[in-house]
Amino acid sequence: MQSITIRRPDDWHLHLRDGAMLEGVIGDTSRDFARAIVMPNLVPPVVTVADAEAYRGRIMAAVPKGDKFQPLMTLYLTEDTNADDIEAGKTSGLITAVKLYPAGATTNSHGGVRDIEKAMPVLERMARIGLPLCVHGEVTTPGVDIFDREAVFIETVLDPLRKRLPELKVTMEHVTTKDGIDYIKSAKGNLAGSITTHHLIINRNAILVGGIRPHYYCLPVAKRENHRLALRAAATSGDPRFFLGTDSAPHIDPLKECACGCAGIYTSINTMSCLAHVFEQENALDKLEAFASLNGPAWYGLPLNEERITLVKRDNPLNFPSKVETGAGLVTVFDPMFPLYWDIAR
Ligand SMILES: NC(=O)N[C@@H](CC(=O)O)C(=O)O
Ligand SMILES: [Zn+2]
Ligand SMILES: [Zn+2]
Repeated sequence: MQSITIRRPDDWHLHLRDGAMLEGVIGDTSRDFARAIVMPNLVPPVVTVADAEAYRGRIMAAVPKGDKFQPLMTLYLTEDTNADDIEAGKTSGLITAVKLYPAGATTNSHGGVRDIEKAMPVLERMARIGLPLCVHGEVTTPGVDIFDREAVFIETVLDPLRKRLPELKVTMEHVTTKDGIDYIKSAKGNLAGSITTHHLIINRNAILVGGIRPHYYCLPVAKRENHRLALRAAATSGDPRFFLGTDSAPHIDPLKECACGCAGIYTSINTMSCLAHVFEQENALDKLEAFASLNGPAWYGLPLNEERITLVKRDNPLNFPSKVETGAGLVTVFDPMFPLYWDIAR
């Protein structure tokens, strides 16, 4: 029987939502992950340290009894964010990162940043105090093709920003292109990237071939096959600049299966099984721990988890539910389109 024991993993990019949805999904993360960077794109967004403190309380209250889970809180950067407030959040240990959503780029991002100039004083403060900036790296310019949004963001927003503020620590979240991977590799320090489970598995055909498949639609949208291969090579390389951020983003089925469906794929429940499968396919099971459990804490300057988990390859495929029930409604689970055999021994 094949098995592998690794330090307990963390998820460096996660959407937990709020209320009944939070209560319905939190257990799928806290079962398998010790910590997660929790995205602030609620309605209304988490913009102040007080908001983050209250949200953290609601998350902790929803964690199933017996699970040990630590949410790492983020703030949603706006053009009005107060530099003293975020500094206080970092000093108290509550805030792990600040999140930049270009306005209109993704779910609940209309309150994001339109003019990066307006955010410069806060970004300068972050560079000074060593608070990382997490970015949804896509431009929203109407003339730019949606498949090119990430590459154009790197060229027109991220690279100029990093040249202006070389001390600012930036996480390029959910990297989806070879351009993103190459940019991170070529950068001299202060830049790392998270990679999702689903972008290692699907290319854009999953969304469009044989009919339109809303449960494979997320942002940044999956790209061509050569990009998926670049992501797989980076994730399985052991390079410390790449780590797991599932971007598990639950939306109830009626909001996915409609004329204008929401972006987001729900992977919390089967991520570790999917990843073990991918890493085995790439002959890189020995690099899974680096990707899921070592590189992220090293980048964020946090201790490694001491607990271990063991993944076991079963003889028969696992039975993950195709949907999870939440008090908010049904949420479809990511279907990797291959059977999953790797199971977390409990
Ligand atoms: N990834 C997604 O497709 N959706 C995320 C937002 C995001 O991470 O961009 C969501 O909040 O639903
Ligand atoms: Zn995003
Ligand atoms: Zn996200």
